[in-house]
Amino acid sequence: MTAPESETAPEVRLDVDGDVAVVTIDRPRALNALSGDVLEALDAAFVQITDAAASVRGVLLVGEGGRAFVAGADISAMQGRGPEEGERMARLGHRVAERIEACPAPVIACVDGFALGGGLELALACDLIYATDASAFGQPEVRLGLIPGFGGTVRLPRVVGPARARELIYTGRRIDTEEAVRAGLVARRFPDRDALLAGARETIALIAQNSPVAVADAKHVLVAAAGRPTGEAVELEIDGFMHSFGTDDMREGVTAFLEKRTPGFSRG
Ligand SMILES: CCCCCCCCCCCCC[C@H](O)CC(=O)SCCNC(=O)CCNC(=O)[C@H](O)C(C)(C)COP(=O)(O)OP(=O)(O)OC[C@H]1O[C@@H](n2cnc3c(N)ncnc32)[C@H](O)[C@@H]1OP(=O)(O)O
Repeated sequence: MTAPESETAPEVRLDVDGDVAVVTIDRPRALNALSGDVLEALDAAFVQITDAAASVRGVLLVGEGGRAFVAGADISAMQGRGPEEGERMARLGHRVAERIEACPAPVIACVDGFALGGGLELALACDLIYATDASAFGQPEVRLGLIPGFGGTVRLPRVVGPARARELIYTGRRIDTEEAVRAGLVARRFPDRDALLAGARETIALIAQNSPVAVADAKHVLVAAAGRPTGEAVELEIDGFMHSFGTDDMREGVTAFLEKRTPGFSRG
């Protein structure tokens, strides 16, 4: 499967390889900056993956070129644009983030290089951020006279805490992978791109051993409950638990354990 092509070579590719979908942003000359076309193609790719949920157990989101995951929204497209266009593109970026969060399969942002501005915000919409040691993260929008516009003021505080999020957004400074791991932004670090992609595939292989229904239910609750008051979040978990408690996968999982055998779960 490939995402709809843009006028030139596809700047976003979608490839499905068994349990794994790989979404590649391929605009290396602009360090994979997010243009409107790239955002539209990302939206379409995640719609396709969600529609094919049964076969896909995990998604890798990668940036081509070896220098950047995504270096932000496309600054060259901002000149001469007014607030109305800014709002339209901001909402497009939020739509892409919501598609990623609505994808029943976990999404791993595989960062090799810069993840800045809208690039970090795209990674924050994913379930996990894995990174090479040669990566850098930041929200430098204030250096352009902007604020984060793809959810950075919402998701970054949840991940690194309000104080560190404020410091990063107000200063616009970059942090390296070591500091990003310490901050809780990066879940696992790798020496190079090959190790990063292999590690991400290993994670998906582990996830693929589990019930796809339960994994999707868990993701739905984790996304819906994020940032909610405890009482509301607890009710969302109870609803999700009740749903999982009534599934064929739950019956199979419990029975398999008691019969001391490996469960044969549904295909989602
Ligand atoms: C959605 C797009 C449509 C726009 C319509 C209206 C705007 C609405 C926006 C919606 C909301 C946006 C939300 C988001 O929060 C906002 C942002 O993301 S703002 C951008 C944040 N990112 C940055 O500020 C990083 C900018 N880049 C750099 O600082 C440096 O490039 C670098 C990453 C430190 C690397 O430096 P170098 O190694 O020196 O490399 P170069 O600078 O020479 O870059 C190589 C090449 O890539 C081009 N490029 C790099 N980043 C961007 C970018 N973000 N946009 C466009 N182009 C970029 C750079 O210009 C070079 O090109 P060349 O000069 O070789 O043609």
